[in-house]
Amino acid sequence: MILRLLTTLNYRNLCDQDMAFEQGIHSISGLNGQGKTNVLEALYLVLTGVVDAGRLQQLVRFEETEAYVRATLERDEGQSIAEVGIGRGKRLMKLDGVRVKSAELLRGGAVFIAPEDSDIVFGSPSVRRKFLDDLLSKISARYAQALDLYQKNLAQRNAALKNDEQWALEVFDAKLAELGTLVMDLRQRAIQKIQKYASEAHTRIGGRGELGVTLQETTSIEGYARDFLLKRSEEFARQSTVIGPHRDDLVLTLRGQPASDFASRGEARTIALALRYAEYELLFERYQENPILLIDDFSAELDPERRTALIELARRSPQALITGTEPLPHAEHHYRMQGGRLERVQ
Ligand SMILES: Nc1ncnc2c1ncn2[C@@H]1O[C@H](COP(=O)(O)OP(=O)(O)OP(=O)(O)O)[C@@H](O)[C@H]1O
Repeated sequence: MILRLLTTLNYRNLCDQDMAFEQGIHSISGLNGQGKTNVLEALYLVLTGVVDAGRLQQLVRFEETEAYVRATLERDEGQSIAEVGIGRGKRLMKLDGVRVKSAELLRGGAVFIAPEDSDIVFGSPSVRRKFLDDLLSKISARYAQALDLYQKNLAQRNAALKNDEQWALEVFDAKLAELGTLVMDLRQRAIQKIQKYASEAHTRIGGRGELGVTLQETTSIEGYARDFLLKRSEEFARQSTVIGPHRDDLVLTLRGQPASDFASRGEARTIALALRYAEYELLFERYQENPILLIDDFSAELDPERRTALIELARRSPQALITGTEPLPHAEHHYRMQGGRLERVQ
């Protein structure tokens, strides 16, 4: 998939404009606060529909009420147009003129890489679970549905624990164990591929030492029902469900040690890049279409050796948009962002 044209209206600080792109690596450079991230974010939104619901209205330019983004894409089967309209905290998505729900979007359309990805390494288990859940929800509608139902059932079970409704637990236990088992099973299958792709990419970006990616689970598929019974009194005391995929962690190790405790900032960024590359490969495997690669603030925390390796890896994708305060050497196309206007540099 290749992005040919990106059009925005009233989107954050971006000037209303048509931005043309080609194959290859695009360098988008500019001073701080000019709108570089906003371009990548607008494209990611129109392709994948992914945005925190609470942040939607922030995307509309100050003093306006509605915003609009359109991407004109070249795909194997011909031209495709993805559109998103935002207003009153809601969004309306269209693909080739037809209104679509988020499950029908180009979920494998783009991979977004940002310096904040280091939070996957240093942040709480919930950040790592989010990485895993977002990725698996993109590649499996079954996973997205099971996770959604699991979370709804979990909230009901926690309410029953809080209200001391012992009688309700048996119903919730069975349902939660069934959904939790499905989520765990799909995670276990995906983790092997993530480990393989991430450790390969880690070596290629110049990461030193073996990267380990495993799941730390609070129960097992076989022992789920038994563990619910064993934890009964603890759960009533805490008034919440203490076992299940909502408490599991994605454990990252570097040279056999927990990366969250021992990795340097640069090493953490390299690990996060490797995980994003695993995401890229899994999306490609699932949709048989190359995602567009969006790399924000390219040079953050990377030494020159790793930057060169990252560029080499970016060439895996037919199209990459990469931002930074300085122009990126070796990029095929150069753009400058100033005051929300993107201009091509010859
Ligand atoms: N809804 C909005 N309306 C108008 N301007 C906005 C809106 N939301 C954010 N902005 C502004 O957009 C500007 C550009 O932000 P962006 O994050 O894209 O900059 P950047 O070029 O990536 O900068 P940096 O190099 O610092 O990361 C910021 O000054 C921000 O205040």
